[in-house]
Amino acid sequence: MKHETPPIVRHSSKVSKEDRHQLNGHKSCVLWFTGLSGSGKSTLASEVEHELFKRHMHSYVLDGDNLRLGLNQGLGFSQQDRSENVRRIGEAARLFVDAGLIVLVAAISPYRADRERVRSSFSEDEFIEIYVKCPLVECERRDPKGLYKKARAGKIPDFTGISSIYEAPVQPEIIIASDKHTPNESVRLILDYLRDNGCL
Ligand SMILES: Nc1ncnc2c1ncn2[C@@H]1O[C@H](COP(=O)(O)OS(=O)(=O)O)[C@@H](OP(=O)(O)O)[C@H]1O
Ligand SMILES: Nc1ncnc2c1ncn2[C@@H]1O[C@H](COP(=O)(O)OP(=O)(O)O)[C@@H](O)[C@H]1O
Repeated sequence: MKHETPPIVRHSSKVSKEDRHQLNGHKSCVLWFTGLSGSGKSTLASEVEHELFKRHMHSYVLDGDNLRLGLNQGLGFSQQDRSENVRRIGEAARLFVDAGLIVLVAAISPYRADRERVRSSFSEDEFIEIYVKCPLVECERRDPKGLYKKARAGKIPDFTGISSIYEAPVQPEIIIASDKHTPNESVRLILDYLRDNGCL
């Protein structure tokens, strides 16, 4: 017998996103950091979060590495798994934005189509793509977790930049050249963008 898809009806809340913005005193949005491993996504997301916290703003970092220990446990690094990983991170980010937070996502998210799919689930000014641009050679020199060394030795398959592709954003809202700016300068650039665009 063929089973029908169970009917799901969305419940509405008495508290709107706008109510939450008013309570918090700021809008919610997602800052989506994309870039190679070692480019500086986690470092910058964490520094920006700290600056927002000091300004009494409600924010939270969703880090690819950390989510793979829980929500995304069991997903690998094939194209299919990375797409599912990014889809779930996008869904989680959407919930947090709905809850009134400034969400900082730090995930390689190497495929343009996956990032665009996430973007399309937000309204236009809610999704801020930040391309943390850093040459592979510099990421490899930093190699903070020793992963490039292992990937070069053939111990990690499908490693981004080595044996798996990274598609750079075409029109990101912000580009951070992390080989040219110090982390402090990069944080300032991001905060300036948020201020100039009415998010702060
Ligand atoms: N094969 C391969 N390729 C790239 N990265 C790898 C791989 N295997 C493990 N790692 C570690 O996993 C982190 C990337 O996870 P993400 O969830 O951000 O990846 S993705 O968005 O699904 O592509 C990545 O974190 P970052 O270095 O912070 O980017 C690595 O620590
Ligand atoms: N200008 C810079 N901006 C960001 N990170 C930098 C910079 N210079 C050196 N680093 C170092 O590079 C490493 C980046 O690692 P991480 O933030 O984990 O990157 P990702 O999350 O993209 O893998 C950190 O050890 C950081 O201290």
